[in-house]
Amino acid sequence: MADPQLPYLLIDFDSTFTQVEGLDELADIALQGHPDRERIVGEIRALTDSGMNGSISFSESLRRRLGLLSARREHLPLLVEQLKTKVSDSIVRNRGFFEQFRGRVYIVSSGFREFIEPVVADFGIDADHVLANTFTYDADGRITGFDPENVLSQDGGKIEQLRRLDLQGKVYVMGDGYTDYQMRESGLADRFYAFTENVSRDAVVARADEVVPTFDEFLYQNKLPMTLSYPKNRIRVLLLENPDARAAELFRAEGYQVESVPGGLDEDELVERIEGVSILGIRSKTNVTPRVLEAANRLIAVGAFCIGTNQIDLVGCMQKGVPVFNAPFSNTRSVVELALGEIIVLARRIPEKNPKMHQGEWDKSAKGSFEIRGKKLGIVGYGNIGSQLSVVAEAVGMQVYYYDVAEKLQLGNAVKCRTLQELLQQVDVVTLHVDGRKDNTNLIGAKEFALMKPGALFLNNARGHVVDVPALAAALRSGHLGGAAVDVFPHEPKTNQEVFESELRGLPNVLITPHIGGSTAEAQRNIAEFVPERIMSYINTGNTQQSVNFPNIQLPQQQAHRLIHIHANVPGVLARINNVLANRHVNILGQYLKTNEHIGYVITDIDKEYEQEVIGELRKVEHTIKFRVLY
Ligand SMILES: NC(=O)C1=CN([C@@H]2O[C@H](COP(=O)(O)OP(=O)(O)OC[C@H]3O[C@@H](n4cnc5c(N)ncnc54)[C@H](O)[C@@H]3O)[C@@H](O)[C@H]2O)C=CC1
Ligand SMILES: O=C(O)CCC(=O)C(=O)O
Repeated sequence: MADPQLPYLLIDFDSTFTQVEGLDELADIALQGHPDRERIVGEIRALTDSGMNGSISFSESLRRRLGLLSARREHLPLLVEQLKTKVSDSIVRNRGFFEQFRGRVYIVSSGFREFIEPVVADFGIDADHVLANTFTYDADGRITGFDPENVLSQDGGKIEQLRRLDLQGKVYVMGDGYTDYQMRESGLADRFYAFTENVSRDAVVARADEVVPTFDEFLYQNKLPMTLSYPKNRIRVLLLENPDARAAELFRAEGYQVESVPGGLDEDELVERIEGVSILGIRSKTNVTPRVLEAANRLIAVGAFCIGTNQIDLVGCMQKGVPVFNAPFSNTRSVVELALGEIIVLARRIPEKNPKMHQGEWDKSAKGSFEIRGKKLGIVGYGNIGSQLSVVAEAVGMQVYYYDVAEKLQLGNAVKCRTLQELLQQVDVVTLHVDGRKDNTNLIGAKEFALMKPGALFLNNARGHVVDVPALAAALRSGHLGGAAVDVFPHEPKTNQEVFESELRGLPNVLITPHIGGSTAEAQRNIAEFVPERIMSYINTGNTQQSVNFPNIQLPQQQAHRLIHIHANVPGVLARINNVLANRHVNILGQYLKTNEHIGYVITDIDKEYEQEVIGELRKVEHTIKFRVLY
């Protein structure tokens, strides 16, 4: 039964119902093997476009295209098969809508009935709701043109067709072409929706009542039943600090709107930009502070396109129901390789020799240079990076010592130190691979440098605030340390245009790099795939696996409707959710709950049959932070 609330909906076929233009595709099939195929198909496409954006009359465009086509009756079944695979994604997704509202939907097209009818029949649309042209053929089955009696073959044909339909009630038109808009212009239709999923024409978009990038958006705006809980085109992604282009590509392919800012943003700038943003993507420079979170009115998830997440108020995100995802191992190897390279480079005093050579100074000497073979490497922080460096360093003959605040599996012949002091006192090279937690601020200062052996080398590829930089500069200037490599700094420029200031500039045997430990093609590509995949999986299924601040739930395939409920972790919330469901006789197919000290995350899969009121009642459950439904 048609819903009386639904206006009549007239949908264009070519480039709206399907992703492509039927006649262009037909030309492609008919001209297989023709030496001039590409040129002719190109000409046909150009004529289609001119007709669609209104720059030549529709009838002229049609006549000239058919003249170029050389198609035959037997090409049509092939065309139909092809078009069935090219129905617009959001139309396919909402097949149920067409089946439910078939009586209110008309396909009004200047294309041809011969290929439209079988394609839309799969969506429950009957032949008498298809209004389109028909071909004419010669005795050999060659397509010679179109039936000139059909109003749709004439200029203004869609308007006349709509008049003849004489529909009583509201009429909405959705299409990509000028002739679709003309039905609205004539006053016979109440609204025109420019459909831009496949093609966006400026002249058409400019005149539309609404621009809908997908059919989901049309359904959402009109409060009609839809397959997705929320149109993906409404999900706005803000990417800062230049993650690999693959990230934007993946988000766009999912249908999200993506905006990129090449550098980092400071707090004020981010507060201004965050409104309306659903997914925020950052790297190490952008701080997601309580003020930023307060301004974030639509935030669904944060992606850290890096390992460290100390720049993000993780608890604040959690309390707002926002999971944070990072890429915990995508750049691990890159940092390890950099650290190993730095140890060798410092041990050979290359930071001093290289600039001299560039100035024409030949300083051949072995003074202060040594092999790393047999030397003692002290790794502070034996996590993913530290432990992988341990393996690689042993492979080149170093003796590894490590210190970690947590109990860690000892790899190879590495020697565990019970205290930081014990490690610092005995090794030739100290390398930091701790995380950036606040407590690690100034973990290494004057006292720790003094404990290190004279001539020891020091590396910081972890976080800038972990080291007291003036104390490091003093230890280098005094000659107590033999050299240092530093990739991370307490104050880093937000963009490549800002000047880098540090006490370490100009010191001998000091290698300073602009936070590039993870900046390799491999790492950046891996990160740009890993983080969007995690975020999209969360949005599409509720899966929080590998989130750094949310209870991790890896979910089975969704069985029916899925209710996703994030609440403050206080007693009784699950019971209240289940009370609502029980009172409304909703059948639970599966339920998954995990909590941490701040929040509870409960996923409930329920039968498709339930009253809409259930959703309203669940939203009102006390202590709810966020609630959404996945269909
Ligand atoms: N320079 C760069 O471009 C990059 C820097 N990083 C930094 O490297 C850090 C480490 O990365 P992963 O190894 O993947 O992290 P991880 O979390 O696997 O390892 C960190 C280890 O440090 C230990 N730790 C923390 N505080 C400590 C302390 N005070 N003393 C001793 N051990 C301590 C932890 O228990 C943990 O085992 C990241 O958090 C990030 O800050 C990561 C990637 C690139
Ligand atoms: O590449 C970046 O911007 C940050 C790398 C980093 O420090 C990390 O992954 O934690």
